[in-house]
Amino acid sequence: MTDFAKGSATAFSKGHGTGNDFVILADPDNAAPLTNWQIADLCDRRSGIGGDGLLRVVRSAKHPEAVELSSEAEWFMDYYNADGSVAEMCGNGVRVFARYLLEHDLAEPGDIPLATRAGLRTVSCVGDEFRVDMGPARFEGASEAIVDGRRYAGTRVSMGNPHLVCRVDDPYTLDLHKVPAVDAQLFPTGVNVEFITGPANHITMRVHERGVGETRSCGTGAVAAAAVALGGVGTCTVDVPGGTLTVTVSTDTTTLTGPAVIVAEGHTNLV
Ligand SMILES: N[C@@H](CCC[C@H](N)C(=O)O)C(=O)O
Repeated sequence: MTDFAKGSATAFSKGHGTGNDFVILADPDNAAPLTNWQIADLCDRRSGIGGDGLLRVVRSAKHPEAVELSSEAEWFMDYYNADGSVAEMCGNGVRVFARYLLEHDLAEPGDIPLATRAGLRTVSCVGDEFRVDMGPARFEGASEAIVDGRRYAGTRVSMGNPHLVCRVDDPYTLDLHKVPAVDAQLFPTGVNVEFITGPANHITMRVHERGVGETRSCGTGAVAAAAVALGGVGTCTVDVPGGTLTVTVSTDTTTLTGPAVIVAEGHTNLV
């Protein structure tokens, strides 16, 4: 009889924050980096586990992109989009990452400093939710997105990763199956595009994520969108298809608060 060697399979977890979902693989010593193809296979919703992105849990001291932060943060969020491309930061992912660490006894409750490609981010529990200091939202000028031949004026915002926030009458009338057309010279590595409506303190948002497609939520996108809506300091509730996030903009930083859950643990033969 064939011996289906379960012992050789790789342990994974699956988690989400407001419906933005992630495959999580722990590789503390960075012993087995993944190829783009492996990541895309794992994130495939039919033939893989399925996810908008993949979080590798790596010790900062063991990853060349994080070693500089290793005295401040034990863990590095090695984040990839569903198509296998690298991204600098993920606001929903970083909360799910903290939850994973806590559930696996890899971090203590309290402030959890984490290394990301966008720099140090600190996550803490607030009741049932997680709050993360996201750093400042940097406004980078105007641009536009074209959806179905219609032009939407937008504001470019960097949250460590690139965003274009466009105000529209009703985000739910847009067809986001296709990638919104943008100025490729301004966004040489692509962009996450947010479509928002509503007053400054309470907006509705849909998002087309770089390297993924439309997702139910985007944490960095919610902060970029709230910063545009507020136009200064304040607090903004952001309703996304997958739930609700809260963003606070202060003079020197922003915070993002929202849920983060682990929904499954298992083994995969895809790596
Ligand atoms: N879903 C994320 C953002 C993930 C990265 C993004 N697709 C990019 O390529 O920049 C979030 O919650 O922030």
